[in-house]
Amino acid sequence: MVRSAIDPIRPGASLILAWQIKQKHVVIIGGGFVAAGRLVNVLEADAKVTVICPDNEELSETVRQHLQDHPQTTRLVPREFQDSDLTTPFGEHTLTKAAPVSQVTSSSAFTLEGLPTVAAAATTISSNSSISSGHASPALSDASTTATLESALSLDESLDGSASGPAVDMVLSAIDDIPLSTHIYNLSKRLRIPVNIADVPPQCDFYFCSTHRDKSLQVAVSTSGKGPKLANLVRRHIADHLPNRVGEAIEQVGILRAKLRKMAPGPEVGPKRMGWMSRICEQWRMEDLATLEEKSMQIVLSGFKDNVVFSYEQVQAKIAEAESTLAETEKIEPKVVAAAGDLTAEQTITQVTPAQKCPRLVLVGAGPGDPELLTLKAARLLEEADLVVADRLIPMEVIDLAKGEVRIAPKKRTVLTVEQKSATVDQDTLSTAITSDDIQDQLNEWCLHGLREGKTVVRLKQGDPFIFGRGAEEILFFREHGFDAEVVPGISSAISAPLSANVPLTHRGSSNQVVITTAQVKGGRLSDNFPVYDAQKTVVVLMGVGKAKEISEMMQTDLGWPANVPAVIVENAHCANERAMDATLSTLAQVVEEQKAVPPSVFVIGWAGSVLRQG
Ligand SMILES: C[C@@]1(CC(=O)O)c2cc3[nH]c(cc4nc(cc5[nH]c(cc(n2)[C@H]1CCC(=O)O)[C@@](C)(CC(=O)O)[C@@H]5CCC(=O)O)C(CC(=O)O)=C4CCC(=O)O)c(CCC(=O)O)c3CC(=O)O
Ligand SMILES: NC(=O)C1=CN([C@@H]2O[C@H](COP(=O)(O)OP(=O)(O)OC[C@H]3O[C@@H](n4cnc5c(N)ncnc54)[C@H](O)[C@@H]3O)[C@@H](O)[C@H]2O)C=CC1
Repeated sequence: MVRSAIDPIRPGASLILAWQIKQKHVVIIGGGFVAAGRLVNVLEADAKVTVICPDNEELSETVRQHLQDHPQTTRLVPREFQDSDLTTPFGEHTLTKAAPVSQVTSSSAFTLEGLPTVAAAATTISSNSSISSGHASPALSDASTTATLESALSLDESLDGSASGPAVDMVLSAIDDIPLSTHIYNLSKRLRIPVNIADVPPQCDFYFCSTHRDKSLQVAVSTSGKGPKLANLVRRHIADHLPNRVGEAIEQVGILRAKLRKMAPGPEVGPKRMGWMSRICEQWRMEDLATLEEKSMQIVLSGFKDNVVFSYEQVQAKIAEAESTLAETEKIEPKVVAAAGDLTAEQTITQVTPAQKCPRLVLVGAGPGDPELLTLKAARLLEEADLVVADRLIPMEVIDLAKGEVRIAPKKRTVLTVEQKSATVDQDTLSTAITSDDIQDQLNEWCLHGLREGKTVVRLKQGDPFIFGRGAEEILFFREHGFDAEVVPGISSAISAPLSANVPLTHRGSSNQVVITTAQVKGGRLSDNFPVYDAQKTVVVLMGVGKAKEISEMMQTDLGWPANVPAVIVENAHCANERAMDATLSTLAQVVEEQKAVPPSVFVIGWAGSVLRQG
């Protein structure tokens, strides 16, 4: 016989289920630390709970508090356990004073409170029952136990088939009395009520798990009784490694599923419904699912008809589109001064994009300039983009990867129309001074324009968007205009230029700290936050060429840096025309001048400069 390759059965596990105890009646016996934990567990699962426990100093404050806070769903029966507690429905204990312990003997009948629905059975029980107190437990006789169980069972049978169901759905014993625990266990078994006796695994129909909860997410860890503390540790470990906002994501997915089922209820669409739902869960990040709300859900659901799963970005873009259509009054002015390639400004603007296209904006780090140092994602996005808006200093080899329209930042203080293939513009006719803020405005405007046409726009930035790249500023700007941006990292020249010049930014014994700073702050002034001298510090200075003299003087005079500390100038790092020039802090300005160093250049100042470059 041919056996199919199925997973072998590995016996010895527990069956882990998610018990729906909502509105069901749980009886907890005991009121100490363990009972408090059980009470929280079952209350969170929306059960109705009767706690049987003398109201004395052994009743924990936690239990007391929860009982007080949940008057509708909890009852305290302030006395020791009696057998009838397992046959009394929720809320039907008449809280008569329990018989004094001394009177409760194996032969005395106990007061059976409640049970109006099973009055006949109750009568039988009250005449036959004998065991009521944990303190009587050492005296438990076989005969009395049997009598009790029989009566209980007859009661149980009388309940069987009744519309109201069993009086008690779960028994949790958390008392420090082993014989009584055993009795409670046996009684529960005869009544066919699932039971857990704390600390006595053989007397548990089920064990409690170590659980982590985040809204509707519950992670349960079981070791099947082998290592409860280890279960606790594993649970913490798992909780520490869960995705961000997973609980919220589950809540929102729950709402989305309900809407979907309402929209497409039939069983015949079941497979499509499930497949579509699964794809959303797989394709969206948890934190994006967590942001789903009415508007975005409607957009997501609109894809179901054609079995389309919109991406988070597409949904954001559609919302933005809808909002900008609403705010149509402020008509977009096609104020494009420079167009890329052979396109004229007019051609660029009138390009029609299909109405259903979703705008997408990605800030892409172009790295130091070598196309081989782009991330694969950056290269792919350059190819896919409808519009690439690039910084001016990005080399053509990188720009050339773009298949769509390209717009390049205008040059500072010259003219707006700097475009790589037609750089021979009459400078005199267009001699308006342009600041870096003007340039930024222009770049932003180009991007917005593309987005409003539904394009995939790549904002290509030198280095890394978030290291002196003004990337976050741009994201905030676009957010204000209703577009969320994705960011793709690039290799910052702060990291790559020293490497290319053979200066290890950290090196045991020479450098254990790196300070990356720009030489200039707003307005072109010299930055005043260079670090004081520390022999283990390497300072990477961006945009320093025009400030070499000031940097050198300030670091020596004000910050105590020695004159002879190496200062390496790396120009056009990672490009074909890269130059690395050696100086010391005192000769920095002189070398910059003699060698005619030009931007983009990076200075690397510190003893790390002498590790690999000497000799
Ligand atoms: C069989 C089970 C029956 C049940 O109670 O359901 C049971 C039995 C016993 N526990 C004992 C001891 C400890 N129990 C804990 C803690 C927890 N115990 C829980 C469940 C279970 N405990 C069930 C099995 C679950 C499983 O294995 O997966 C947790 C998960 C859930 C909960 O109780 O809510 C909760 C962690 C909650 C959290 O994550 O925080 C700690 C640690 C601590 O308190 O920090 C210790 C001391 C250290 C240690 O022993 O590991 C002993 C005495 C052993 C002895 O005398 O030596 C017995 C009896 C025996 O083993 O015979
Ligand atoms: N499974 C587990 O994780 C753990 C289990 N345990 C065990 O759980 C049991 C309870 O532990 P704690 O809550 O710390 O105990 P505790 O001693 O603090 O509390 C016992 C509680 O039971 C009540 N009680 C005693 N006899 C009673 C009766 N006949 N009827 C009603 N209530 C009665 C007491 O008034 C008290 O409130 C113990 O047997 C303990 O060994 C303890 C720690 C961990």
